[in-house]
Amino acid sequence: MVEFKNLTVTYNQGLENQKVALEEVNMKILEGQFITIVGPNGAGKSTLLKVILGEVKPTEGLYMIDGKVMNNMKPHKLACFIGRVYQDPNTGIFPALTIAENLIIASKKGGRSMKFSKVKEEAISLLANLGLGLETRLKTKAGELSGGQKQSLAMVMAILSRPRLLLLDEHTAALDPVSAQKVMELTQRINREYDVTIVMITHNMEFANAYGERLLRLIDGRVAQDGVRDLKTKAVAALC
Ligand SMILES: Nc1ncnc2c1ncn2[C@@H]1O[C@H](COP(=O)(O)OP(=O)(O)OP(=O)(O)O)[C@@H](O)[C@H]1O
Repeated sequence: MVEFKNLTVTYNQGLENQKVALEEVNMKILEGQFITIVGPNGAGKSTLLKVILGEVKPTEGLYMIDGKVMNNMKPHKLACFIGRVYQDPNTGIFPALTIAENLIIASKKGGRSMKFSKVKEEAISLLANLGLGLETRLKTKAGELSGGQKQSLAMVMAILSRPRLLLLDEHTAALDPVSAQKVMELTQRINREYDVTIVMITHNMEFANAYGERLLRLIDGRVAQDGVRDLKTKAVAALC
């Protein structure tokens, strides 16, 4: 689906404060994969997600989707097939609106124009199936939910528009350990049961070792490890 060929991103190119954030990254994100990205601060993890979102343009190399070059594609054109959830539980939701209103807004993303009754039906069945207990609280203001519930709602909102790709940038980092664990279980279910391809950045090595079928380690903008996981032994076998 997504492919990078010799992708290099240099911020402030030609200036004194020039910084190479990604250097000759080659990888393919396959349909349905759950990829975990790890690496120290400044390794280039968020930059990689920003390239996928079209927010940062490659300086060299290619960013492709389904074989088509996306190097200069505008973010709003890419947004229709990408969902995202970030670290702060308040950025993925509209806290002043009810859960129902949040879901309606989310369902319109990607140009979908569903009727209110249809949105409600689909969202309720999605929420009920995920077992979060939010389906009975549709009139509750999203801002009144706990951090873990807000992130869970943000994830449901992100998949309601049926994105092909879900980008998660440290989406459990602001949560307590119990909520973080629940959100990780939800993440796995979304990948497996709703067949959404997931790219997740985490600094939590426990989660990095337990979740995702592929582990990508970035160091200084380069791919230091790219391996597929044996789901039984959790061992990661090198792809490159
Ligand atoms: N807009 C920018 N302008 C200049 N340099 C930037 C910009 N954004 C990121 N950088 C630099 O690029 C490098 C990679 O940053 P990036 O945010 O991608 O790393 P990261 O792996 O996500 O780090 P962290 O784990 O701390 O979030 C860092 O050295 C950072 O300072």
